[in-house]
Amino acid sequence: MSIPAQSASRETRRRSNVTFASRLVFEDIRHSYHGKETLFGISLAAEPGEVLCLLGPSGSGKTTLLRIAAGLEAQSHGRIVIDGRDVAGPKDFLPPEKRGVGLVFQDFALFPHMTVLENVRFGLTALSSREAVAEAGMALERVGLSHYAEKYPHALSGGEQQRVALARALAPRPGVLLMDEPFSGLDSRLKDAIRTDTLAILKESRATVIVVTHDAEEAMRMADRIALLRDGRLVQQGTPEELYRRPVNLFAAGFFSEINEFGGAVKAGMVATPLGSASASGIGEGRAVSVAVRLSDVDVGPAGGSAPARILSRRFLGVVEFVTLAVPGMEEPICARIRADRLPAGVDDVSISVAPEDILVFEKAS
Ligand SMILES: Nc1ncnc2c1ncn2[C@@H]1O[C@H](COP(=O)(O)OP(=O)(O)OP(=O)(O)O)[C@@H](O)[C@H]1O
Repeated sequence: MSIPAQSASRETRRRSNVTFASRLVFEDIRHSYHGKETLFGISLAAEPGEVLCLLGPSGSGKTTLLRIAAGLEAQSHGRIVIDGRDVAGPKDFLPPEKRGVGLVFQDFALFPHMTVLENVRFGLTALSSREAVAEAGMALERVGLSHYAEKYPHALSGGEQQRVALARALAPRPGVLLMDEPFSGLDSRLKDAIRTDTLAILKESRATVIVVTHDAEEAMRMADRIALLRDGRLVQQGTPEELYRRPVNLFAAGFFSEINEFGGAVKAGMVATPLGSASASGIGEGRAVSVAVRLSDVDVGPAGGSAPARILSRRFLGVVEFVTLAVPGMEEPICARIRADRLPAGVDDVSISVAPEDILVFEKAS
């Protein structure tokens, strides 16, 4: 796929001026809307220069947490600390413009009656008019859009508007950039290229970045660290690989990939399943457990696996094939995503196997 405008921007944009990255700490943040609790004590830090993704399903509290960091919403308990200074706490509340944070919203929030350059210089109120224009011009160069300075937002594509919003947020050189679902309004074909460009600009600017997304793959692509939220609580934080490989519970496992899910019980420190046995270390003898196996971790072949299975359905999806299988001893069918050329046409009886480390065992919530 060729995306001339985006790819060209990588060559033509100017390297950014360096921002001094800040450390932003959420300390035991609680919050409620009209008496309904939305955040239940979130403690989390964005380290200088890192991209931290707040990830979670709709309604998990990501946007609220971001708005509290920005100063657009006040918490009912806890503190927001930027570089060791309380910007929101029991005694302090700094307005957004005093926090040294930049904001990029889902809808970009550009002013339609202002030119691109005017939009970008909007937040540069501390500078003289000449300096502000020069600084805004540099920010536009950074995102490769100098040639659009005199145009109005409606004349730009979604991706270009997103870059103007990014230039506007970066122009005052914030220590922390807060982005709320910044790619969700974009055409899905352009999203990848725009995301890659944006990440390059963010890394060059060296600001600390907190990005809200509900898309696990987007978080994996962008984040140095991910904080996974559910129903106003922090479920897990860590690098994308840590969250993918060592999910703390069934929810975390299922959020990053499609899983087969079934029950089991611990016997002599192990859980025996029709797909193989797995360690249940740390879980008490006889306890009921939830078992998860990723669809991509089920190997299906004509023979040579560890359990027999019968194919119930096959769907060709291009590179991969989606297969459902009946496995003796299992009440529900098992699903698998396998390489499309793995199984011969017309085969019914197959053999499946799963590596012991890919059988994920979780204690059932009491
Ligand atoms: N202005 C508001 N008034 C009342 N309740 C609200 C308001 N904004 C959000 N909520 C509620 O607070 C909870 C958290 O919402 P929030 O928007 O922070 O979640 P989110 O994870 O960002 O979700 P989404 O991805 O859908 O934006 C939800 O239950 C939501 O319905």
